[in-house]
Amino acid sequence: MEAKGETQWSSIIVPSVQEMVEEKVITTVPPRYVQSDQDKSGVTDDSGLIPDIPVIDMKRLCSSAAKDSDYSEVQKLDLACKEFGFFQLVNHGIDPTFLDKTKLETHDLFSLPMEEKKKFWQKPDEMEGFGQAFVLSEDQKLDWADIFFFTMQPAQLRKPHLFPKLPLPFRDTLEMYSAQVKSIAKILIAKMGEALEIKPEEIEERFGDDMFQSMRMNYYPPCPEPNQVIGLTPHSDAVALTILLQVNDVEGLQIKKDGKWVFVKPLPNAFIVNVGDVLEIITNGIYKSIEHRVVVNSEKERLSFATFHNPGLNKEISPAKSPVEKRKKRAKFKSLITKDYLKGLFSRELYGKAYLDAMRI
Ligand SMILES: O=C(O)CCC(=O)C(=O)O
Ligand SMILES: [Fe+2]
Repeated sequence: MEAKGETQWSSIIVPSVQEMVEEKVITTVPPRYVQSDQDKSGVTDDSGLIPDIPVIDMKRLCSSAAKDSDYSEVQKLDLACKEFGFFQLVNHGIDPTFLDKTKLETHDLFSLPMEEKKKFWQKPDEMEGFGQAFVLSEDQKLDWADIFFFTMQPAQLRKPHLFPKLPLPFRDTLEMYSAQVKSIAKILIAKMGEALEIKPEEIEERFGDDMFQSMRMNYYPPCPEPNQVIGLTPHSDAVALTILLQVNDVEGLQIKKDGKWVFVKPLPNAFIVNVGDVLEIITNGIYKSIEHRVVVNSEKERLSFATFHNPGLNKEISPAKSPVEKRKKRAKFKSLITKDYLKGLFSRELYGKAYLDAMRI
């Protein structure tokens, strides 16, 4: 059993945006949410200006190898991680009916009456539950969203008042979803390792059974002045690998590609997968995490569900030996134990790739 307090991160408690919007008709955005300094425009990847976001076929990936002579799915994955840090995953094997159930029940969670949701609200000095993350001061600008964030794996790190108290059948759904997504993450990371000739032991050492998995459900209410706010601040994910499910079909996610904000158009039943800062560190910068953000609209709510994967809390986050030694390169990033890395992460505001930059040597 891990020592208590290893996941005791915190974020200042803020009002629920969903409640604010549902309680009364608001026509202007309260000052704390005004972030009009950022350009909210975005292009679509079929605009011709930007190459299409890569699509990886999981079935093909599992039966292909890095050394295949033709352009194999592993090589395609490798290129996607080097050039985009971001791809859509199809044929991943999760039953679409089960995915629909997961989406529906995620929506139901945010539709619970406020008295019910309060039981799952963040408490002082904690970050898990409903609320916001990365809020460190009372005058900090806030995102136009509510989140539900919690630790899922290893199971002994779950907060007793959160996951175990969620309504059934959602709890069972999440348990199954967690296991399936974790096994996809493991396969993807193993295939990335194969492409980069990282020894399988080095991958297994970091992403073994103690792999740390957390979940973040995002609810972005409609906003009367969408250009004044941001749904989710530009950031890269400070984890190894994120598997993202778009819960409803409302557009809003944008990635930064060649200096432009590009809308992601999810394929039906696909996952959106992105390389996080921790994989950028482990690959010594060969794979890149990508900045992304969420814009909101005035018409319709938007929901998404991100599952984050990281090495075990007591494992080291550091450049793997193979990419450093084989390529005769120096390590470009510091080494840090995962729990210390996460403690550092949650003690700062979210700001682009600033935390990864702080890890550079
Ligand atoms: O809402 C989305 O599509 C993106 C969510 C996201 O980037 C995150 O939770 O880190
Ligand atoms: Fe993200």
